[in-house]
Amino acid sequence: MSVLDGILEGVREDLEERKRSTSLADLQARVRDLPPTRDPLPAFRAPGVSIIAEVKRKSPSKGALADITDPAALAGQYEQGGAAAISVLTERRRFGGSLADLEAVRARVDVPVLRKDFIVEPYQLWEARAFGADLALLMVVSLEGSLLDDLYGLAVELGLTPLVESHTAGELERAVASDAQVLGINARDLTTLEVDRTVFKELGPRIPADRVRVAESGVAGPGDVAEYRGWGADVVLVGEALVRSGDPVTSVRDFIQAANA
Ligand SMILES: O=C(O)c1ccccc1NCC(=O)[C@H](O)[C@H](O)COP(=O)(O)O
Repeated sequence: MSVLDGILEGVREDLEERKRSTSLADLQARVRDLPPTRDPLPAFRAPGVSIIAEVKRKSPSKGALADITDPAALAGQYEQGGAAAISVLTERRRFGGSLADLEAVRARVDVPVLRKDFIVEPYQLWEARAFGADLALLMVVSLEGSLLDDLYGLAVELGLTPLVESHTAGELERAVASDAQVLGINARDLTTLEVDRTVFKELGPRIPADRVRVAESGVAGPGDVAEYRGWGADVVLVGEALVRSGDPVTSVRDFIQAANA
């Protein structure tokens, strides 16, 4: 079983449990009372590089990363540093996240918020919207057949901006065909956890120029953000380097400045 298969197994078990405690109708009622979502595209399409800064407590590749007791406070610091959006890992078992984190972050910041999770069912998109997400991650590797298009369609219907993520040329072909405006290339192979940033160098240019190109994973410092920018990234998503930095405001600022110098 690959790392990703193991994660998905746990995700599906947790999902069944949440479905037992909160019905789809409950989520839908909650969504009806919400204000519209925030549109990330103007910031993502602005000149220079944008940063999506991630709230990430732990990961399958690195174990414990940071003891984040107040995810909203961290997100506020990211925003202060100039992040264009905040990514919140909501998966519980391997990443230590939750929908409560998502809700708390959304209430604290004014920038759009991404639900970063392993979304495989419509119910999770309703959850994303109900708990405040403006964007939702759709990973091509785990969405076979028409599921990618079905979930993409529902996300758009709910006002969410899908971030459609690929790691291989074949996945990217499907992602581009989905009409998604925001396309991510993850440098991390989720089946082996190996990170190779040059995957973006190779695949990034295959993303049509009118779409937003997001480089994900593997940033250790400002130089890596600058390199992604040089390879054509409009947006860079950073997790570990920010949660470990000790000074998130300055780190986000440095990342933006280095890439836009
Ligand atoms: O981070 C992991 O180890 C991981 C393992 C398996 C599936 C997903 C994983 N991470 C999710 C992400 O894509 C990253 O959190 C995100 O791109 C930021 O990466 P980084 O800056 O390298 O922390």
